[in-house]
Amino acid sequence: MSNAYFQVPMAENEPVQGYAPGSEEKEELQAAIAELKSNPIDAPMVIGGKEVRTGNTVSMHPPHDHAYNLGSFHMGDKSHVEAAINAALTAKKEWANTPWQDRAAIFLKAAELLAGPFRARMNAATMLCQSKNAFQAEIDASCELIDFFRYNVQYMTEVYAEQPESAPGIWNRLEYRPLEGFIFAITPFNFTSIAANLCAAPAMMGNVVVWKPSDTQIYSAQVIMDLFKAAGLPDGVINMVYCDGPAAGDVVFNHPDFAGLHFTGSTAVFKHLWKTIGTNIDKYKTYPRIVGETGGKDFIIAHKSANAKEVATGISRGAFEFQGQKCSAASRAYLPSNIANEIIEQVKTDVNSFKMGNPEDFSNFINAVIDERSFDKIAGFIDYAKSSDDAEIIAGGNYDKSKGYFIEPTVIVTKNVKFKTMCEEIFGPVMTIYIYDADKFEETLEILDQTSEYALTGAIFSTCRYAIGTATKMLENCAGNFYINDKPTGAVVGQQPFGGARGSGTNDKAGAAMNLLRWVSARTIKETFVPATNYRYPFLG
Ligand SMILES: NC(=O)c1ccc[n+]([C@@H]2O[C@H](COP(=O)([O-])OP(=O)(O)OC[C@H]3O[C@@H](n4cnc5c(N)ncnc54)[C@H](O)[C@@H]3O)[C@@H](O)[C@H]2O)c1
Ligand SMILES: N[C@@H](CCC=O)C(=O)O
Repeated sequence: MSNAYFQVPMAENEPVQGYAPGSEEKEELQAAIAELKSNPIDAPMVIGGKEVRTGNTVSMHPPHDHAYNLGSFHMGDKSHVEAAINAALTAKKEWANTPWQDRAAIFLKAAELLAGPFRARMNAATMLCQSKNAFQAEIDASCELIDFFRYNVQYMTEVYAEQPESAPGIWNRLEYRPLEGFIFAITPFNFTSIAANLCAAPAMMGNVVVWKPSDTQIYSAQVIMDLFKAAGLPDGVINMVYCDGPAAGDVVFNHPDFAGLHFTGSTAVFKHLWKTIGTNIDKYKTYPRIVGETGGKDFIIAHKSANAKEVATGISRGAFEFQGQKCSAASRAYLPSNIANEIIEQVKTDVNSFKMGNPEDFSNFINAVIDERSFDKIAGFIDYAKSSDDAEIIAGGNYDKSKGYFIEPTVIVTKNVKFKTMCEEIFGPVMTIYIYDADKFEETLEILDQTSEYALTGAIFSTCRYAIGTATKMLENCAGNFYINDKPTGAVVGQQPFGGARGSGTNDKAGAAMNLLRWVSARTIKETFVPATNYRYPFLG
């Protein structure tokens, strides 16, 4: 036990490495890819620190080369979810009583390991598993995750420092204990950092976790578990199971010790889980915390005063980086008639210059989408546009899954402001543009506000301060992350806390103190130094 107030190192964003030709980091990354490819893995679940293999194996393949075998994972069932809950509850007593500075040290160590010896392997696994190019892997699997660890440690101390006032003669205190029970983390395929953070944030606050990653992210999830172990996270604090989602849910959501859900994924799945928890509410010891970040239909609107080149670049990067598989990816744009053609011509030039292919070739800007299900769904949207009189495809529009799940970045121009692809989340490299009468800016903002169930990210491009002010006010419910003269993607931990409202989630802002607050239960303690010895009020005499 230490009698001191510790100050944690001031968090700073991890610098993004460039991977330029001939750079040391590029050579390390290529060596890590080669090393991973020469050693197909046999991925176990991790329950109570033990590797669990069932023999029921599922093979894993890079999305850009589905004939290539990366290894396989061992599929579990309900019994493994039960075992993971038991392991978590067993680990809980000691972990919940571990001093905060020891918990902080583990996650700060994880950050340093990832910035150093784990970096190339984590990026390489993310490139092979999720078909990210080197830059996209670097900003996700390394930088964003390092930032999550470092900033959350700092935010944790800020949460604990928040204390009430005390009147003379008494001392009021707030203590922030972990939730009573275990946390269930359900994570998406698209960000390695999000998967790790959904487990790490509650664990940092003293909770124990059962983690179910997406099947298509298991290859990089293995490296996350190795990182936690190397950082010294005790066995049982985070338990990773591979199990069919509904089967896992059936065990977890019927368990009396279920204390919280930390979810990122689609809106439909989250709503289903919320309903299940609501139905089972009488079964739990405590009201479960429900935190979910979900889908988006993210927009760019340009005002007639905007700079066309800036808007075009916002579209090209905002819509197509990582094949549009970011919850924040721009997928609808409202362009004013006076500069629409100029913007569209620039976007077409950009898109036609994109190189698409295997991320191991560092000159490829576009890679594959995650799996066949996703490929077919995105192709369905493109086919719908092809067959519609309301829409014209002006760039891309082709797709091919013979070797990998490749979809050309596709730009649709529609005459129907409520066209299907202006309203529904596609989660792929498809951008739909609507050209509005440049003098109907406010009317268009109103339509934009009413077009989608989501409110995740959005951007206004304008050189007119009044137009920026109008859009910022009129669109205040449309986006949890709003950008002025920038693409609506690429939020950085510590700089743009991330999360959306409406159908996009509970807006608890990943990588912020307000998210950490969801994983603690506060107890107020009042201590009176000299207790009263007489019940009478003064006026009673
Ligand atoms: N708002 C954000 O911060 C954010 C970030 C990343 C991704 N997303 C969203 O995630 C989605 C893409 O990710 P995805 O395809 O992995 O999402 P998904 O909803 O298909 O899957 C997410 C997770 O839920 C699990 N799951 C599915 N059905 C389940 C059930 N009935 N019970 C329990 N678990 C179940 C999946 O196996 C996976 O682990 C998009 O909608 C995207 O917008 C949002
Ligand atoms: N930090 C990311 C979150 C993306 C979610 O899929 C971004 O803003 O691009």
